[in-house]
Amino acid sequence: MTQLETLLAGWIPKQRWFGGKGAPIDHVAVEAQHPLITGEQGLRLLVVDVAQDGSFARYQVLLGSCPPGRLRSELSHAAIGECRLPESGETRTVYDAAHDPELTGRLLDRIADDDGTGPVRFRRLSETPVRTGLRSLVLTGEQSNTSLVYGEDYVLKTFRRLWPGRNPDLELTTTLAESPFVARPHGWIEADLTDQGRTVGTTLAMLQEYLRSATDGWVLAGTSVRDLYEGGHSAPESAGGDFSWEAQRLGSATASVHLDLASKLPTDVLTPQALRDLSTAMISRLHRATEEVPSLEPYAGTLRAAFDALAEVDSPLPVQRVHGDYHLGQVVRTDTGWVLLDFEGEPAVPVGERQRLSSPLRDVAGMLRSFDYAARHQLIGHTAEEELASLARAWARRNREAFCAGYAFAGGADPHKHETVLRAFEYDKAVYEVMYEAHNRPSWLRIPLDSIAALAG
Ligand SMILES: Nc1ncnc2c1ncn2[C@@H]1O[C@H](COP(=O)(O)OP(=O)(O)O)[C@@H](O)[C@H]1O
Ligand SMILES: O=P(O)(O)O[C@H]1O[C@H](CO)[C@@H](O[C@H]2O[C@H](CO)[C@@H](O)[C@H](O)[C@H]2O)[C@H](O)[C@H]1O
Repeated sequence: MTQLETLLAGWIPKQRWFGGKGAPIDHVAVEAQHPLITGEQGLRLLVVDVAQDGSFARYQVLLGSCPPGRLRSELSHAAIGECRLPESGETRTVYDAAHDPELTGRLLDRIADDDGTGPVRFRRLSETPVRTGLRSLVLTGEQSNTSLVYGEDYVLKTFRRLWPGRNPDLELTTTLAESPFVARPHGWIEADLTDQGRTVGTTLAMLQEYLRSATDGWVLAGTSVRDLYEGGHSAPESAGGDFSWEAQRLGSATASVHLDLASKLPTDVLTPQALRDLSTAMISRLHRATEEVPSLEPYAGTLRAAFDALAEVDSPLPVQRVHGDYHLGQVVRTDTGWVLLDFEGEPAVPVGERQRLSSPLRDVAGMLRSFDYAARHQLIGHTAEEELASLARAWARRNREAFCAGYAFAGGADPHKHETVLRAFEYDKAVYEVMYEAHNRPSWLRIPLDSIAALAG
C-alpha cells in the first residue's frame, strides 16, 4: 500500500459512515483520484476500495491537502496524517475536506455553473440559479453519508459507500421534485466508475433544498418518549408529549408519497413465484445474520415461520418503487408538515437490487420498527428499565396504530388487512437491523435483538 493508503486504512474504520466495522480491513487501494483544486490548498476526490473478508466496498473520500505544518487549527480534528502523495511525490498533510468550507464552496460553484465536462461532472437540475458564496458546515448525527449544509439554503449529501450507477436517492427525489412531502432537488455530482469492464456514470453527491424549520422525526419521537418516561405518567395518551397525532399525519404523508411514486413510475403485481423468491431472500438474509450474530439463533424458527407464511399468501401483492429504508431518521417535521428524505434505500445493498419494485408495506414495516426503536432506545441503561418496559410497549403500540390509521386514511393499503405480508417485512427489517448494528453501532445491537425476542414471544 502507498503511504496514503496506509493512512486511510487507519482512518476509515473510525468514521461513522464506514459500514464495515464488524471485520478487520485487509487492504485499502485508491481506485481513482480526481484533482478538483490544485495549489497550496488541494482538493481531490478519491474512490477508495476497502477489502475485508474476501470482498471489497468502494467509498468516497474528499481529500484536502496542504503543506506540512500549515493545517488551519480549526481543521485539526479533520486531520488524517502526513504522507507523500503518489503522483507528485510531494509530502503533504492530508485531511477530511468535508470540514473545510474554503474547499467545499468550490463544489457548490461548479454545480451552479452546470459544469458537465471532465471526469467529474457537476450538474444543475433546473433553470433556477444556485446561490454561491455560501459557507458549508458538516451535519452531525447518526449518518451513513456526509451532508454539508450551505448557509440556510442547501444540503449537499455526499454518498460515502459508492455503487456504480445513478443513486436511487437522486432518481426518486427528482421524480418527486414537485411533491410537498420532499425537499426540492437542485443538482448533483457524478463520475464514471468501472463495473465489470463497463463504464458507469455514478452519483457522488446530491444538492437539495435545506429545510431550515425541520426537526428530525427521531428527535421529535425521542422527546415524546422522554416526556413519558420522566414525567411519572401511567399511559402515553396522558403525557403532554403524546406523539400519536404526528404519527397519524406521518402515515398520511407516507401514503401520499407512495401514491405519487406509483403514478409516475412503473408498478406491477408479484406472481406467486416472485412471492416465493421474496420469502427465500428473507430466509437467506436470516441465515447470514444468524451466522454473524449467533444470539439470533433462538428466534430463527419464529422468524423463518413468518417468511414461510409470506410464500403462501394467495392474494396479489402490488409492487412499485418505494423508499426502501424508511425510519424516523428519514423524515423531518417542518412548519408545514412532514417531509421524507433519503430515498437511497439500504446503503449496504447494490443499487440494482434497491431499484427493484417492492411492496409499499415494506416502508410501513420500516416505520413501525422505528417506533419500536424509539421506545426501546431510551430504556438502555435507564435505572428504571424494568418498570418502564410496559410504558415503552404502550408508546410503540399507540404510535404504530396511529401511523397505520393515517396511512389507510390517505389512500394507502390498509396495513391491518395485510398482516402476513407486514409481519414478514417487519421481521426482515429487524434481521437487517441486527446486521446493521453489529457492523455500525455494536452497543445498539440489543435494540433489534430485544424486539425480535419480544416479537417471537
Ligand atoms: N434537506 C434537508 N433539510 C434539513 N435537514 C436535512 C435535509 N436533508 C437531511 N437533513 C438532516 O440530515 C439527516 C441525515 O440525512 P439523510 O439524507 O438521511 O442522510 P443519511 O443517508 O446519511 O442517513 C436527516 O435525518 C435530517 O435530520
Ligand atoms: O439513515 P440511513 O440510510 O443511514 O439508514 C441506516 O442507518 C439507520 C440509523 O441511523 C438505521 O436505522 C435504525 O436506527 C434508527 C435509529 O437511529 C431507527 O429509527 C430505525 O428504525 C433503525 O432501523 C437504518 O436501518 C440503516 O439502514
